[in-house]
Amino acid sequence: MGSMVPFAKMNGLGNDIVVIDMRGRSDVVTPEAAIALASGERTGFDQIMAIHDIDLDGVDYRIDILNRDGSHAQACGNGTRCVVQALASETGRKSFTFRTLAGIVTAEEHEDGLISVDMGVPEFRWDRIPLAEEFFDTTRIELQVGPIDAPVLHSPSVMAIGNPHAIFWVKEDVWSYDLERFGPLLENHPIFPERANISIARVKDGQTLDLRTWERGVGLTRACGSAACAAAVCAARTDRTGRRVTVNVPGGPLHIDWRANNHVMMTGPAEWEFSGTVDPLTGAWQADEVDA
Ligand SMILES: N[C@H](CCC[C@H](N)C(=O)O)C(=O)O
Repeated sequence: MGSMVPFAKMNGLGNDIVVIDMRGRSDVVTPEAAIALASGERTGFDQIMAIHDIDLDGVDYRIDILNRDGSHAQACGNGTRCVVQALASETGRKSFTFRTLAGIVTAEEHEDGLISVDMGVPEFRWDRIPLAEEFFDTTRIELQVGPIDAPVLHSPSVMAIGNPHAIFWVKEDVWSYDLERFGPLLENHPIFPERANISIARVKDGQTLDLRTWERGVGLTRACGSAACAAAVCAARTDRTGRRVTVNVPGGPLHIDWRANNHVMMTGPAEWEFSGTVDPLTGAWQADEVDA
């Protein structure tokens, strides 16, 4: 274990995040390391956010995002808030610009400790989400699970906000649907050539949604920031709500604002749990002494 780097176990509304500091190095966190860390009791995570140096004007860092299964994600809203909190406490700075696979992301910590992330602009075109078949109208596509004449979930709204998302609108309590059973089928459905994050959403009122998400490459999570953005945007796009909504995910509320300039702002908390060092090649790790 000659090559340890610092990490922090954090969470964003219960979305389990491991922030790994890869600055000053040219190697990467391997999928094998991710899978090993994911199976650990204290290091079990939904996403790894690996902070890398970048040589690009106006951009502070590149963030490499890995899911539990070692696959890469384009964006992670909750993880981005964790990265901002970690960097803000290190540097005293309040705002940061990152590059991810989804493009340039800016984020800012407020006086009250909450953090806003500009998640970019939504993508509704079928071939950009992507879907495997042409759908002109992505506000509701043909897709269902359950009995053919009485589907349990059907006609999701689909879009990408970096990541691909499908939002199934439901009438009953979001906890009354067996997302653990339907999630894997829908995540891997052939209509989604790059798989997709699968959510069920219930409109409470014109400013409030309840949401549960089965994340691509992860499974059920307590929060998914990009899914909250996708649900809010799709709700506004289909006149179910206004453009500023509170999205209640299992871990708590996220505030989403689909601004007039088409950018989606997500605001919520981040929480530090413990720190340690990890080998980015193998995932072997140890907690810092103070936590041991
Ligand atoms: N938890 C993340 C999203 C993870 C998406 C990832 N599961 C994928 O698209 O592969 C969030 O807060 O935005």
